[in-house]
Amino acid sequence: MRPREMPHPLCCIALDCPGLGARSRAPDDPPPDPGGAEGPSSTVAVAGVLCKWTNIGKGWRHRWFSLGNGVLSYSRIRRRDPPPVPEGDGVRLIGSATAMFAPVTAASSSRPVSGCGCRQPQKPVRVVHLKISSFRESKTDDRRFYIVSPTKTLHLRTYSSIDRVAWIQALILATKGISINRGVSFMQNDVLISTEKLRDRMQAEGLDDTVIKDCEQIMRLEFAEYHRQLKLRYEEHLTSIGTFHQQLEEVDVEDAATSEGQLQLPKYDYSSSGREKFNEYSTTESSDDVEKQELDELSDEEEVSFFDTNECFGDPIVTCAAEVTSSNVSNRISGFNTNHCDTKIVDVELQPDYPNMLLHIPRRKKLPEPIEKEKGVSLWSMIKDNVGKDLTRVCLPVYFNEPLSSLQKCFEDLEYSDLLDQAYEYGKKGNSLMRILNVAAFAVSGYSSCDGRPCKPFNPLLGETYEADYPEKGIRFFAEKVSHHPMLIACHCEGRGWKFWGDSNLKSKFWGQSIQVDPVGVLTLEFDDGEIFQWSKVTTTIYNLILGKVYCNHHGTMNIRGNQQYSCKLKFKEQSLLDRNPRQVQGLVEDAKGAKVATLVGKWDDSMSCSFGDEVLKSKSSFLTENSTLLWARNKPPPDPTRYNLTSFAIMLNEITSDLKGKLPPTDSRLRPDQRYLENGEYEKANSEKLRLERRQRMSRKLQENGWKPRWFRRDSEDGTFRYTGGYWEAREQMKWDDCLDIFGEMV
Ligand SMILES: CC(C)CCC[C@@H](C)[C@H]1CC[C@H]2[C@@H]3CC=C4C[C@@H](O)CC[C@]4(C)[C@H]3CC[C@]12C
Repeated sequence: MRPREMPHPLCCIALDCPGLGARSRAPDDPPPDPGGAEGPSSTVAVAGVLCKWTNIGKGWRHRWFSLGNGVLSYSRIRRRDPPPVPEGDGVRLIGSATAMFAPVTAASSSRPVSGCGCRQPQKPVRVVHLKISSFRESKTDDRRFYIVSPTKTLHLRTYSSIDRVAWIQALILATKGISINRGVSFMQNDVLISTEKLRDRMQAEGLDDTVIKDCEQIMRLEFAEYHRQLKLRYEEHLTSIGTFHQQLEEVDVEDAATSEGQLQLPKYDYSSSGREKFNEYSTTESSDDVEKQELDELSDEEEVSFFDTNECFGDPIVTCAAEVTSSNVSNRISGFNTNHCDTKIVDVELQPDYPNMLLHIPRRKKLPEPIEKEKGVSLWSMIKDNVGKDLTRVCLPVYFNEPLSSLQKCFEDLEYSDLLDQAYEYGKKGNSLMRILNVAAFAVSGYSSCDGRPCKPFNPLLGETYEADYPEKGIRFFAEKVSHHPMLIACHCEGRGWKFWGDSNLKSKFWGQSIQVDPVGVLTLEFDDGEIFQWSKVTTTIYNLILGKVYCNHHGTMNIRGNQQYSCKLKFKEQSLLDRNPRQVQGLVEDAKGAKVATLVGKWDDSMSCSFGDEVLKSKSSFLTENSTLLWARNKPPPDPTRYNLTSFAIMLNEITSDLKGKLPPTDSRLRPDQRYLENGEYEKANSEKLRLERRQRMSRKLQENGWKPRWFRRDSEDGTFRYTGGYWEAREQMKWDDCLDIFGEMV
């Protein structure tokens, strides 16, 4: 399927939905198990007739339901056609009424039918993916129950209360089957161990048969215990990362509690408590409320969208955004934590003597107190009605934003710019190895600010700019949104002895519950002595996007290519369920001949260390040794954490400091009204301004088509990247902004 360009409302991301319709595999889905962990025979296969509420006009109607492979499908019943029965060795038919319709001779309650082949399902067959559904019994009618999927609630009735129990059990089993079978085949109880070799050996020793049997039994018990432990770990892990089912419950509760106008900030559960259940099944108070409220709404004609979220976001896309830089100098060294007490700190005498270091601009340490009471809204409640539709048309309210634009977020990558200052100094003193190691640590450090940030940055308007002048860090950063379709941000930063620039285009794939972002574009770092390093960012996956606590992980290989002696390969580990050491980054520095000269190890949200010489050969590169050298450690979190979980550095970025007042161009992100309102906690105003600016933004494509050109960047004719054309800081000196459009003002 060819990617379609489309802006993504969740940020400036365009979505590339791979292979939808063909039910392509999500990245967090395990690969298909050829051995059949998900094959028909490994899942519960159940079928039968149930009454389904259609609408007031038609009331309850018989439908043929079949359950297999974690999917419940149903279709109308025509007596002349036999109903579809799931494929499998043993299909269990539930319900006395089933006998009237079933293709087999007698189908008494819960009677197994063996060897049923799968007939062509009748059309239309609707499908409910149980992994994203929950089940409830009616409290007032012992034959009724509900299947609540993200798109609809199915109201069902069995012929007897016993049948209801059978159906609910089957549904729960099917759901658990999915959770446990998916990709982790060792979780199945059919794992066998053979004691044959042990027995042969003991027999060869002439041991007594009872002793042999005892030994075999001991071995089996030990293995069972091992298996149990493994399963526990796996479940713990699932528990901690949260599952759809638990989250659905949370959302249901939230939905019930959130009536219009009573909005609250998105609630992300930061604790792992209460996540023990894999699927939810309840007889809550709300069940019958749901019933009353929804019975009237449901109509068979309407029920067109029983999709898994994976399938909902139709066409693939491409989008863009950019990334880069930032600063914050001092507590790098003081901020390392006790995990690293064995490690040495790189010598820090290398502080160059810059006059600007004495310049001190007072910067804020916290965000302003919100004017209005915090508001909140569950993302799910915003988009649930749009599942199955084009999510890109859904405009999210401001509650899901943090008060920073993507341009400002780019600057966050430069929080640890002092690593580049050190790299410069090392190189100047002839230590090229320490130079590349510091560059590598810098490339990783930029990711640390993503940790625990649940909100999306504002998508800048075409022509929006952001400047950051940090004389105390010796850096000046500037960024501009240079294209809207595709979304592109270009940036340029100058520091003590180095320049850093790049543009980036985010290619995204939406998988329903997660988004995978692949930044396309090259970042370049050039030292004043001519040494150049280039790299590209790795893939970022944002999980629990729709339900639960949003978090990201970065994975893939980053190649830092140098034009001189060394180059470095950094591997950002893929997240896996049983991983005890997530977020790990491992690296290797090679010289021009390919010899390994140093290794790096650490975590993108914490610190990076390196080892040299013998240590490189000794260590398996994933462990710190006593001779490791600490290169970078993340700064401490702010004393007053913000609602958006911003770092101390990020807190400063949207401030209009005294030296900036009246000097900024009308395009600067700090002047964007909705973002300012959000920062001040004026949510209603923020929302209406956001809507106004989004309307305005829709004209950008036209603007671009009509030959709009970025003001401060031009595409390099050689490599196609956007390069700063210069002149911004000079214009700022004179406050010469005549040719800058009033992009945040009213349209004329
Ligand atoms: C509102 C809810 C639903 C979604 C919140 C999504 C947030 C967490 C997402 C939206 C856009 C994302 C950013 C998009 C692009 C990049 C560039 C990449 O190189 C590092 C990660 C980074 C910086 C992402 C971090 C996570 C991010 C900020």
